[in-house]
Amino acid sequence: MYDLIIVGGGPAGLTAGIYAVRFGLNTLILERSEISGQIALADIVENYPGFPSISGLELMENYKKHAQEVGVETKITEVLSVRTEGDKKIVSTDGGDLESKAVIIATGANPKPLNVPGEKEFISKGVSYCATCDGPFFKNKTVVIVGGGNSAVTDALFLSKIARKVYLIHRRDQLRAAKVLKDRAFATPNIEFIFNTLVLEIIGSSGEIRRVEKVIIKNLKSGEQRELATDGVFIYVGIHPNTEIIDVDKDEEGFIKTDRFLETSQKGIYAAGDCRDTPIWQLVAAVRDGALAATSANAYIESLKKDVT
Ligand SMILES: Cc1cc2nc3c(=O)[nH]c(=O)nc-3n(C[C@H](O)[C@H](O)[C@H](O)COP(=O)(O)OP(=O)(O)OC[C@H]3O[C@@H](n4cnc5c(N)ncnc54)[C@H](O)[C@@H]3O)c2cc1C
Repeated sequence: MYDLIIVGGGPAGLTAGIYAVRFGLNTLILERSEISGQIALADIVENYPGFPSISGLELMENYKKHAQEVGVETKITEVLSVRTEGDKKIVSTDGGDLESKAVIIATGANPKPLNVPGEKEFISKGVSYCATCDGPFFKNKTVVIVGGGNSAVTDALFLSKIARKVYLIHRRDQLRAAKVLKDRAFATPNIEFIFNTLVLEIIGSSGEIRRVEKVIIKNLKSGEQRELATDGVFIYVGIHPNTEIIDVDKDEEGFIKTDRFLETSQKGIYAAGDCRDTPIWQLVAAVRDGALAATSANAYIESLKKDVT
């Protein structure tokens, strides 16, 4: 039996693994695709302390190397469910069941795509799901934000301080965001609102250096279609946490609820990173969570020993 199984090999899971091994825990990380997490998709990261500018891939290679050097065991397999049986945790995978004393869920969350032509093609080449990550690349440029909720409006305000012009495109006739955010956005001169409108396609250059150049939009009331020139497209149509594998308390969107030690509603099961109800989906928050969840799991495993004596 493992002391600790960590589900997810992104920044939260790898940090938890490094801490757990240093606590002397027999630890296994299970990852369904590649040990790296979604930051590997980022062209450049500029907000991770100690690295003024580093590619997402290189940063993840560093994490991976560090985890390997301290002796974290990893396995590529999909976790199907996690449950408690007495003092044991049963982690069911596509290769069979595994047992551990504690589990950390670090499965991340994925932005919901717009599902329009050009979106996938131009990710990190003008298409982004995170203004705090990629906004500074659009200094004095024009950007489009798609969405009408709190995230869309918060990031429109953030981008309005960097970009020359921000278009906020929403399919409804009014924003869903909180009043205080809406009031601020309406009072910001370089934010222009385009309501009742869908983005149909994202179009960019086709040369060696590919960049977004424009979007095709459609007014749902008039049916009119037109092109809008832009350097970037920030998409905020929702975020989906990968939390179906566990039956614990979650918020209405499926993010796992935890206490301040990151324990879920099942004792000995912790959640870290983007999959929990965190207000910030960023690397620094994920690695902080990984460290805290491993520390809490270690204290829980220690308490099991005391219960036996
Ligand atoms: C394009 C892009 C650019 C970004 N740029 C920045 C930036 O500049 N700065 C910044 O701070 N943040 C940035 N972010 C956000 C950052 O990547 C995330 O906040 C961070 O990766 C969250 O880490 P995590 O470990 O919680 O989740 P993830 O990185 O999502 O890792 C979760 C892992 O769990 C695995 N997994 C999920 N379900 C299962 C399962 N059932 N079984 C096994 N494995 C499973 C997934 O495959 C994944 O590898 C960016 C994100 C993207 C997409």
